[in-house]
Amino acid sequence: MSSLADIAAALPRHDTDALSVDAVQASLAQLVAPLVVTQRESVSLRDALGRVLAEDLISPVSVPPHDNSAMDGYAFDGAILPTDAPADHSIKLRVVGTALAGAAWRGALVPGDAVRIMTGAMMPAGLDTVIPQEFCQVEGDMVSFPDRVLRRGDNRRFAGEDLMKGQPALERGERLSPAALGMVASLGLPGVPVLRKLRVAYFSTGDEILCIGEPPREGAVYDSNRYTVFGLLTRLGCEVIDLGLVHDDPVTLAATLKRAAREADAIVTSGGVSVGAADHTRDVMQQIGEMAFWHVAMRPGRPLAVGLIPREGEEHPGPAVLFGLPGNPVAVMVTFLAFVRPALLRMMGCHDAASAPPPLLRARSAGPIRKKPGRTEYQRGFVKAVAGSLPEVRVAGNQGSGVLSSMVEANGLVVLHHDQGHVAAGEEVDVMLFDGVI
Ligand SMILES: Nc1nc2c(c(=O)[nH]1)N[C@H]1C(S)=C(S)[C@@H](COP(=O)(O)OP(=O)(O)OC[C@H]3O[C@@H](n4cnc5c(N)ncnc54)[C@H](O)[C@@H]3O)O[C@H]1N2
Ligand code: MOO
Repeated sequence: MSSLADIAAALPRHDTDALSVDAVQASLAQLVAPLVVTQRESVSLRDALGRVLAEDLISPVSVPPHDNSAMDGYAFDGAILPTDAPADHSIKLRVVGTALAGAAWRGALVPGDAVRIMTGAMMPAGLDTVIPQEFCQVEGDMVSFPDRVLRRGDNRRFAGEDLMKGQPALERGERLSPAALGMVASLGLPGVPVLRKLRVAYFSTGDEILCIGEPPREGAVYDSNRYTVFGLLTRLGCEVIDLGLVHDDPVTLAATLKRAAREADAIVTSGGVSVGAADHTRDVMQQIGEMAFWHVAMRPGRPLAVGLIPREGEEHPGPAVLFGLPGNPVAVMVTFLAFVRPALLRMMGCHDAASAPPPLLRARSAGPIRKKPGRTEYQRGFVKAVAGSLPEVRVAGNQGSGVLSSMVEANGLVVLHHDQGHVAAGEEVDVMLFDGVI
């Protein structure tokens, strides 16, 4: 006798009318264009985190500005070291001075001299090698060390080895990370030119949705999506415009979408994109704008609808992009990660590498996972490191697309690709880690 799962698996695939995730990602890259490349401002470094660089940054100086020591030790002329196999001899040099970081040491040197040197101190002229002090024996003004522990040029950092004066340090379209802020600071620059923030309006829809502060009501749930979307957009560095909650009424919905298109470059809504009697988002999108696509072969997130809403006013070069996300809270997050995030990064002016979907890691699945070929499935999971092996991922218990608790618990999504079938315990899978992404 067949199990219920077997009967369900034998049913005709209901996703034949849906686009694949890959197709949607490709068509979104066509649909959205960098909107704000000509609108720039200058911001101080502390305000530049997460902003998008408006032009290539050329190094006005070399970093480091001078050859310097990578270790505390003794600088000497490495020409005295054996060029082929070290003979395990002891090298003995006279210490004739001390080079501290922050000032040049300019004493006179003769062959056989060494200079005590600190990390970051300029290399004295004519010296090219540093022996770390832990290898040395010091007696009076003499230092000795075995010749086998280093080669000529060791522990010397070259001027410009990080950044060379006149060379591009950062590319236009770079989203400024903490490392990039440090790099700009290392050039002595107090600020950077960045593109203006992308403005994104968002609202929730649904008569059953309650705003925080309203008393509980039978059949109603509190609006969680607006807070998740706020968090996702804010992390991305967008200027967010909260348009609240819109009830299931096409007239109010149309008015709110028009207002959103006047005020923002992109619009993110949740709910009302499925086939229910009160699902108006797609109809209204088609009335006042155009729908690019609806239905993606994915789970969760299948009813995602994307379209364009015309914008009034001369300052607006094109229509606003409307991302009509499904109402289920996890479907909101998954569709945001898979499609909205890369599209918004592109609109923000990020270069291709910075607007690509998050990279996938390989991990070993701790248990079996059921998966239907013909759609991409995203399962919440917890990835942990395993010594000497691939990381392991364990999928979270309740994968319902309304269940946020397992999303909170998860540190990544297992991505089960379009053509993939069931996964056996121990099999390798792709995982998208949340760290730094959401
Ligand atoms: N007959 C079918 N029914 C459904 C289908 C289908 O293909 N055929 N698709 C299902 C899938 S998949 C999803 S996802 C949902 C999406 O529907 P909607 O986008 O129309 O969303 P709603 O019906 O408005 O809400 C769905 C669900 O999410 C809750 N919700 C909505 N907004 C919020 C919010 N702001 N905060 C918290 N929770 C929210 C809502 O109460 C519903 O429970 O449709 C399936 N149905
Ligand atoms: O796939 Mo729907 O997107 O949440 O269940």
